[in-house]
Amino acid sequence: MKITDAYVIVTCPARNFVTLKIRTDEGVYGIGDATLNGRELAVASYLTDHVIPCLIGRDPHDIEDIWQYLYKGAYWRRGPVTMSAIAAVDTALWDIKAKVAGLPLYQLLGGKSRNGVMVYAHANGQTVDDAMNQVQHYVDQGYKAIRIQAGVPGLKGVYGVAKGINYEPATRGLPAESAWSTEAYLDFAPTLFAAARDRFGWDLHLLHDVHHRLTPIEAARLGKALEPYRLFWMEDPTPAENQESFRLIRQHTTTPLAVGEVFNTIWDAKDLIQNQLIDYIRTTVVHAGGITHLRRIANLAELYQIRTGSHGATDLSPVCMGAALHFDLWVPNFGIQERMVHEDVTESVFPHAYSFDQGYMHPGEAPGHGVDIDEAEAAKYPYQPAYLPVARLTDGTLWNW
Ligand SMILES: O=C(O)[C@@H](O)[C@@H](O)[C@H](O)[C@H](O)CO
Ligand SMILES: [Mg+2]
Repeated sequence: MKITDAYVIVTCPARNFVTLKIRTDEGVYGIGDATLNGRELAVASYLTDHVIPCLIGRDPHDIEDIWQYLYKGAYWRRGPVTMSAIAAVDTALWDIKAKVAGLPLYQLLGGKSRNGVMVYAHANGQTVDDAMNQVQHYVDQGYKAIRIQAGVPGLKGVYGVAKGINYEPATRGLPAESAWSTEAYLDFAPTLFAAARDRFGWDLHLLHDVHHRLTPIEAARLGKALEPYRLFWMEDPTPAENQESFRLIRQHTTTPLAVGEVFNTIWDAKDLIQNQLIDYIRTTVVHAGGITHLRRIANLAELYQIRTGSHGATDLSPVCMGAALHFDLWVPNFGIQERMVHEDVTESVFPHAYSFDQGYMHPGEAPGHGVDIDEAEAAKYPYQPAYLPVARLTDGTLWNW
């Protein structure tokens, strides 16, 4: 079997997505997500100009060799652009291999380890009441786990609070700027979860995303303050380039820690995992080198009783969600899967086999990862420049968003 051609499809239904399609001499094709929010065209170019020429003529079944070739052969290793490009190739090749075998991808990984994939929804609101009403909305849909984010009194436009129905952090044009006050946030956040436990009781898993905005000791303080509300996890409490900094959080609180959606290789998480400084690893298919590398990360995490909790925001395409659900159904140390519902227009571009029922998802039984791209639909939505926001402290200091 030979790769005959491959090309990148950039489309913007509701938001930008980058998709790689690899075609073979036996008529079977595979697709992979290559979307990197705010840097989409960098990955599209990396694929088109530097990767695709190296793929033509190769056997698509040689997934590991192609992965090693693209990782080591680049010389300049790691990084979100490189690893998203490699991820897209890897995902497309696993799609091809499973289609040729006539099996859903999870069967090739080792079969199912559970009946369904527990997912968590995003509830948010400008006020506590607005957020609680959204929690109720998702409880009514049968979710067992819900992330809660809310506006911080005195601040405008903080992370995680949607302007419309669905939260989309990237805005058209150049990056928006939002103000941040750690003091206001630390005083407010525990009240949000006190309200949630008061209204919804204790059977519901509650999650929260700090989104990199605290220093380690501030994160330790928040972790302690949230302990009475028994969170499923506190996510991205502090920027994780310095993995050692999590030791300072760990020694002060039993609130479970989740990190890794911005990680792109095992090296970003190795020390966190080996020192058990986290409880969930958030790496996902599209940004961490695809199924092949994500499996390595999960296998290392399993040795230290750390579970997966893959990123699944709507700026990851349905192709990533489909592949992730196959991974989630198989991976022995599964924790939870993030699920934000894509807009209907996005779903029209990416028909898929996966489904949701009462808080759980299933990838479906279609051969491959079960997601396709309707290229005619995709062509209706040309790329629209959009960027993630930046945050500044109230004195103007550029801060972590
Ligand atoms: O946990 C999450 O879903 C967030 O961290 C994301 O919304 C993140 O801000 C976006 O994926 C960035 O593009
Ligand atoms: Mg996050």
